[in-house]
Amino acid sequence: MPSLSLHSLQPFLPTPRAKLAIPLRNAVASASPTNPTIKTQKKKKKQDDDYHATLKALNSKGRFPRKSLGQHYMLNETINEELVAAAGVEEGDVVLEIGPGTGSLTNVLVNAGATVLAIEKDPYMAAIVEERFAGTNLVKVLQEDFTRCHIHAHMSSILQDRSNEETKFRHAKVVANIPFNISTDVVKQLLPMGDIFSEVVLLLQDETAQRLADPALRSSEYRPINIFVRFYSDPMYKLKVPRENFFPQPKVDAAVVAFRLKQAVDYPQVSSTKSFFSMVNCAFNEKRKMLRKSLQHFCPSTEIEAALSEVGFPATSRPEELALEDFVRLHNLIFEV
Ligand SMILES: C[S@@+](CC[C@H](N)C(=O)[O-])C[C@H]1O[C@@H](n2cnc3c(N)ncnc32)[C@H](O)[C@@H]1O
Repeated sequence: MPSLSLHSLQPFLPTPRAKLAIPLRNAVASASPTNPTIKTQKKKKKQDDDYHATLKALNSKGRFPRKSLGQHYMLNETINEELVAAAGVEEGDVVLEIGPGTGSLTNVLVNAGATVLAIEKDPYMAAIVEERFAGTNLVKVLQEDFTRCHIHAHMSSILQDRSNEETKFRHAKVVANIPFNISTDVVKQLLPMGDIFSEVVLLLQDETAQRLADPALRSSEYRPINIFVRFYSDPMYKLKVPRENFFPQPKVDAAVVAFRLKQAVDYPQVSSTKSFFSMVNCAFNEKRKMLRKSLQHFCPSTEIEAALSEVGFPATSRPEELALEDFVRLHNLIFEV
């Protein structure tokens, strides 16, 4: 395979002083009032290092980024720092990273004092990141497909070992720049894990991020996944990340979303989450249909109309008109909780 030279890549790459739409908060914050220039220069140097480190790591193995694995590498350390800050990572935290790539985000996590479990599907990238952190016992790399691995079991055993050492159980966090094509899988798998994770911070496609964090009722974007996200977490859109910050450049912008996971006691009260989500999915199956029709195989339409009226909705309501709380009440009336 031909090698990927820095020179050959140069025309496709943004300049190291990446075109940020977000303010360089960290650079400004770290500048000292007495000598702001030196600190800012230091930060710029760090950014350049990260930019070159990413390219050097790819080049060293003659690797071309693989589209099928969503390999768009982060070139801007400030954004990695924003991800880590959004999760409030601090000394002693255990962090799950999905898709470490060359390890640029991993490095920021380790610098923040975290122990990292990194799951990487691409064996070449897993080797690169393993090699990069070989000198520390703070990073464990598993070469696996995240969508197929038993993450709850892996994390529980790590957390159990640690809570033996420390007296108090501390939740782990997730911080990751994930491939866009597994976003829904990742969200569905992680958000119900409030027993082991407190924060899930993801770099997602901007459109997905907006849809998950700020869904508008009565819009075509409003779907069962929005009910799911609100059931298990409090999501927050943090910042937009323009496409120029990645190599290779994707066709779309990205954004950071922080999901604060709820504990089981804080989930909306439903008799069975299985029947709740099956009702929600059924309601959206044929979105244009009125609920009294789409939910008919759960109970007669007259009962659905009566339940809707009790929740404060007309008999002709459609699923996109109901928020999470409304679906919960409707479910509990239909299933007589
Ligand atoms: C968008 S890149 C991010 C790389 C790195 N974190 C960064 O910020 O530069 C996504 C990474 O996820 C890896 N990946 C793709 N699909 C995966 C999967 N199903 N499970 C685990 N890792 C995966 C890719 O090989 C790639 O390294």
